[in-house]
Amino acid sequence: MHLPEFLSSKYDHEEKNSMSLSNKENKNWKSTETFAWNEGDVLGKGATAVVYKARRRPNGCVCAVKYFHERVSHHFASVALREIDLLKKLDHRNVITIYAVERDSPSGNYVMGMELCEGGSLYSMLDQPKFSYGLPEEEFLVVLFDIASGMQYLRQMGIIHRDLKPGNIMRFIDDTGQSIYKLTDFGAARQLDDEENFTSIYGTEEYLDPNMYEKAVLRRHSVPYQEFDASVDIWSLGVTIYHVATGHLPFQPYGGRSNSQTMFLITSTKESGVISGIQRYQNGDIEWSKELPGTCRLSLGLKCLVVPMLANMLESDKRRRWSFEQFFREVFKIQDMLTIRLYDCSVGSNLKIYVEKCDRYAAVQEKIAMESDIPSGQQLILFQNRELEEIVNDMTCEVQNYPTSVLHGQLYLYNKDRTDVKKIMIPDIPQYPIFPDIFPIENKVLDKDSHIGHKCSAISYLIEVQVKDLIVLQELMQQAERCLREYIQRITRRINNCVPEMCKLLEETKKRTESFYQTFGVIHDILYSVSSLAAEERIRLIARRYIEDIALTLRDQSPRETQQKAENRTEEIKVYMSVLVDKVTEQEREAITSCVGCMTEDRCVQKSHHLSTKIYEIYKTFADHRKKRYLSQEEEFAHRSDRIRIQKFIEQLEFVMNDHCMKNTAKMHQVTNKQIAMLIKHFIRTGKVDQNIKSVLDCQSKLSLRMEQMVKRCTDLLHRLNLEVIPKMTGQPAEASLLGTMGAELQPRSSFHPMTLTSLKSDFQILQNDSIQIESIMRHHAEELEQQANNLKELSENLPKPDSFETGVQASSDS
Ligand SMILES: Nc1ncnc2c1ncn2[C@@H]1O[C@H](COP(=O)(O)OP(=O)(O)OP(=O)(O)O)[C@@H](O)[C@H]1O
Repeated sequence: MHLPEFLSSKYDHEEKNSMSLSNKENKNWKSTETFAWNEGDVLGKGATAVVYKARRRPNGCVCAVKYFHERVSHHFASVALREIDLLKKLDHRNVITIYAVERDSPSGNYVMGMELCEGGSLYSMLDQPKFSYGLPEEEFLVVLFDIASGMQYLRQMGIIHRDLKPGNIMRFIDDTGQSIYKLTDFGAARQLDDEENFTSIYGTEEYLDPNMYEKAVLRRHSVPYQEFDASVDIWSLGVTIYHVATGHLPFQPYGGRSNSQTMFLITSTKESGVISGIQRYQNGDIEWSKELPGTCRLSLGLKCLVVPMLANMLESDKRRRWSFEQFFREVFKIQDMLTIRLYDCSVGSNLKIYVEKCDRYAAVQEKIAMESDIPSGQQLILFQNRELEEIVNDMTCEVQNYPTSVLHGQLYLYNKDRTDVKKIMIPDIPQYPIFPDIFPIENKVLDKDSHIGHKCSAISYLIEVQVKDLIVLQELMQQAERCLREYIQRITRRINNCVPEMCKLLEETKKRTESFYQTFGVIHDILYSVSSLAAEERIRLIARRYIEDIALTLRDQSPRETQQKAENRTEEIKVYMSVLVDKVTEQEREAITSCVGCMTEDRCVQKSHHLSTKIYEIYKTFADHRKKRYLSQEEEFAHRSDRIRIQKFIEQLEFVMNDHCMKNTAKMHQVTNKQIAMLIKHFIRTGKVDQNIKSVLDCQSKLSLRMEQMVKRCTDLLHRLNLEVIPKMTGQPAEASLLGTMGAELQPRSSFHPMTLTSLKSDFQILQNDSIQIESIMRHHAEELEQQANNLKELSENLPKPDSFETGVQASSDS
C-alpha cells in the first residue's frame, strides 16, 4: 500500500500496537459470535473501553473491537447502548462504521465490532514529533473536509457529538493509501431535536466551550440553568482545527489542567478575533494572538482562509459564534477552490494562491497582491517562457477555464517596476532545548529527557522539511531567472523578426510617396499647359485653380518628414536591439558560469533526513527509558552517551541547515535576483523598443492614410479633368512656345517616371506642331494617370498592413 511520504513511517500508535496478529506476544484469545481477538493486540485504551484489533467471522477480515469495561457495561450501559443505537443508524464515509454489537461471555460486557482505522487517531498523529508543529497542508485539508462532511451528516441526523477532539477522529487508510478521517466515540453524543438544548456536561476539558468549562470543570453555575446548544461543538471543532494546524492547543494556561481558573479566564475574556492565548510563566501575562504561529506549516494563502474561520469558531460570545451552516459553507468553499503555485522571486517564497473557480484575472491579481505586496499593475506573471496573459488568451474568462497545465504548473512572479532585492522569507525554527547535566539519572530526569528528546525530534523534523524546502527554493530561483531570460529572448526574437518586415513596408511606402509626388507633378504640368493653352477663359481659370491646389500638396513635405522619422526610428531600433541581445547573451553566460547553490553531491536532503532519524531514535530510547522507570547500569551508560550523541546530531543538523543550505539559498537569492533585476531592466527596454515600433507603425499608418487621401484626390482630379477641362480643349490652338518651356521645365522631375515624361515631352512636341490633337493627348495622359493612380491604389492594398505584424505593441502598451 502506498502512503504519502510524510505518513509512510509507522506511528507511535502503530508501533505500540503492531498490526500483525502473528507477531503478538501471545496473550489470551477472546471471541464472540462474530469477532475474535488477541488481548495482546491493543489498539488503544479509553476511559470506557479497550480497543483491540480483531478478525471478523466468517471471512476473517480485520476489524476493531471496542471492549467496554465492566463498570461501563454495568453502570454506563445506557451510555454505551446509546452510542451503539446511534452508530447503527449511521452510514457515512466520515463516520465510523459499526458491524455488530455482541456480549462477551461469561463477563457479559459489551463488545462492539467496527471498521479498523489503521492510521490510529488524529491525536496519536499529532503526538508524534513529526507533526508536533501541525500537519502538512495537504493532510490538514483532508482532515478539515472530512470532519466537516462527517459533522454535516451528523447534523442532518440531528446529532450533537459533544466530545469532538483529535482523539475521537480516526484515520482510515483506503486501498490507494489515501487518508479518510472518521468521527468516532459517540459516548457523549445524543440526538437533539431542532432547537433543543441539553444541559448535561460532556467533553474533554481543553476542547470545552467556555460556558461548559465553567460548569463542568470549575463547577460554577454562573447562570442557574445553563443551556448548551450545538454551538459547543463548533467551539470544540475550532480548538481541534487549531490543534491540527499548529500541533498545539490554542489556549494554554501555565501549568496546564491544574490552572483551570486561568484557562477559563483565557477562553472567556479573549477578544473577538483572537485565536490563541498562552501563559508562558506562572501568573504571567497572556500572549494573545490573532495569527497562526510562524512554525505552522500551512501556506500563507490557506492561513488567510483558516484564521478568520477559527476566529469565528472560537468566539467566546456564543451569539456571535459561527453556526454550523456558516462553518460548512466556508469549508466547502475552500474545498471547491483551485490553487495556483506562484514563486515570488523578490522574497524567495513559493506562494499557493487559493482562488475561486469563477474568479477572473483581476480577482486573481488582487489575491496575488495581498500575498506578495506587488500591486496588480506591477505584476509580471510568467508560465514557462510566456506571459500568463498570452497563454490564457481571454483574461476575462473564469479561472476554472485556464489551461490545466497552468493550474497544475509552476508560475513565476516578478515586479515590473521594482528591482531591489528583499530579504528572503524563511519560516520560524524554534530553538533546541538543552539537556540539563543532571546525574544520577532518576525518574524525574527520565521524564524530562523524554520530553526534551521529543521536542528535539520535533524541531529536527521541522529542519528536515526546511532543508527540503530550501533545495526546492534554490531550484525555483534558478528557474525564475531562466524563465525570465527565455521570455526576454522570445521578445527580442520577435522584435528582430519584425524589423526587416517593417523596413520593407517603409521602403514600399517611400516608393508610393515619391510616386505620388511625381504623379502630382505631372498633373500639375498638364494643367499648367491647359491653363495657358485653353482658349476659353473659364477653362484656364479652372485649370489655374487646380494648379494652386496641387502646388499646395506638392509643397507639403510632411509625408516625407514622417517617412524620415520612421526610418530613423527603425535604424535606432536595429542598433538598440543588437546591444540588447548581446547583453542578454552575456548575462546568460555569466549565469551558467556562476554556481552558488547546494550541489546534489552535498546530499543535504539525505543528510538532514539521516540526522533527524537518528535524533528520533534517541528520543524513542528516552521514551522507553521513561516508561521503564528503572535503568540498569548499562542502560544508564547508554542513556548518558545518547545525550551526548543527540547534541552532536543536533549540531550537525543545524550546520547543514544554517551554515550550508540557508547560506547557499541566501547567496543564490542575491545572485539570481541581481540577474533578475538586470533582466527586468532589459524587459523594460524591450517595452521601449515596442513603443518605438509602435511609433514607426503609427507613422506608417499616417502615411498610408495620407496615400489613400491622395489616391482619392488624384482620381477625383482626373475625373474632373475629364469632365471639365478636356472636352473644352477640342479644336483650340496651342501656344507652342509656352508648351516648349513647359516641356523643358518637366525635365528635372523625370527621374521617377521617365516613360511618362518622355511621352509628355513628345506630346508637347506634337502639340507645338498640331494643336488639333490636344484632346486625344490629354485623354491619353488622363488615362495614363488614372492607370497610375489605380496601380498605386492596388499597391497600397497589397502592402502588408502594419497591424499584421506580431509586434506585441498592443499588449505591452496595454499592460
Ligand atoms: N476503529 C478503530 N480502529 C483503530 N483504533 C481505534 C478504533 N477505535 C478506537 N481506537 C483506538 O482506541 C482508543 C480508545 O478508543 P475510544 O476513544 O473509542 O475509547 P473511549 O473509552 O470511548 O475513549 P474516551 O476516553 O475518549 O472516552 C482510541 O484513542 C484509538 O487509539
